Amino acid sequence: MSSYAIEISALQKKFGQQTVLNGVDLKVPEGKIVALLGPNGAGKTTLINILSTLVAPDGGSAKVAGYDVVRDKEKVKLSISLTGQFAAVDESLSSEENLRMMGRLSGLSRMAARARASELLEYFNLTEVARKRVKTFSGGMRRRLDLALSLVVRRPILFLDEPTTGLDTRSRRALWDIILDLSADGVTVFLTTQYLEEADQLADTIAVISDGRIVAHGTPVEMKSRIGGEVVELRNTHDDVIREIPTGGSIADLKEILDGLVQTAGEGTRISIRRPSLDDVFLALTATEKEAAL
Ligand SMILES: Nc1ncnc2c1ncn2[C@@H]1O[C@H](COP(=O)(O)OP(=O)(O)OP(=O)(O)O)[C@@H](O)[C@H]1O
Repeated sequence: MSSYAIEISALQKKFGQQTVLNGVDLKVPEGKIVALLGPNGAGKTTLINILSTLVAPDGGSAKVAGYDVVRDKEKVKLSISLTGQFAAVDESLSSEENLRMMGRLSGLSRMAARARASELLEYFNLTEVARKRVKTFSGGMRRRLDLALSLVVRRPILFLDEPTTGLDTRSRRALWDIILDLSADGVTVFLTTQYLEEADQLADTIAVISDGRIVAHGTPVEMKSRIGGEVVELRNTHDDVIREIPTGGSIADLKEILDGLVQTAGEGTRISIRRPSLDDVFLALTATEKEAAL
């Protein structure tokens, strides 16, 4: 038995003429949280759909919980939870009823289903509206219920596609805590996110997808150190950042930048020097694609 929960090798996917995945390689150890980052349309959802057997790849291979996503589809499905995809919400029922029903359908006893439902309602701050029909829910409440439904039964691997998009700060933090608890219990979490801060806080490793490939994979600290040096930040008189210049970090590098700025920087421009952030790494790694699009 391999110690990787997810093993992706040379994975390919085309939609018509468009190559979306062009040789994706990635390994995720059991019990770890990996965050997949990439520009819009980079293929994040397509990759999750392939790993969860909803979409067939055109080439390469992917194993989830040791099972091949093409040959052992059913075994893969029994090893994973997926947000909002397998969970069909009945709008005419309350969130509590939906959660209990999901528990019963997944093989929990009546009592266990009830206990799990109230635990999840509490987790996602839905207890007060537990008896209201889902039809009347706001977008954020609906999203929290979708997430709760995907967690009724604990499976070894959890896929979350942009789980915190549209959540308020409190719900986002609550979900982070849940994800960290699950990971501490040995659940492997594969999530996509648009929020670099989320990846930084939560993920053991971050994978960046660009031009159909994984262009970098490492811990948040490793990713930040890839960019090396420091960033020179220029602010105008309103304290808005007007330019960020990556440097190698040496005195000679800084002198060269400052010499250039003496000529060009506007009146009142202030400078500071900071460590690179995940944003800088992301922008540097995906720059070619962005520039090509301009
Ligand atoms: N079923 C499909 N048929 C045709 N094209 C598709 C299909 N699914 C996805 N695509 C295309 O594949 C590309 C990647 O889409 P995908 O949704 O995987 O990207 P993403 O990284 O999740 O993007 P976002 O961050 O915007 O959600 C897009 O150009 C999309 O239009």
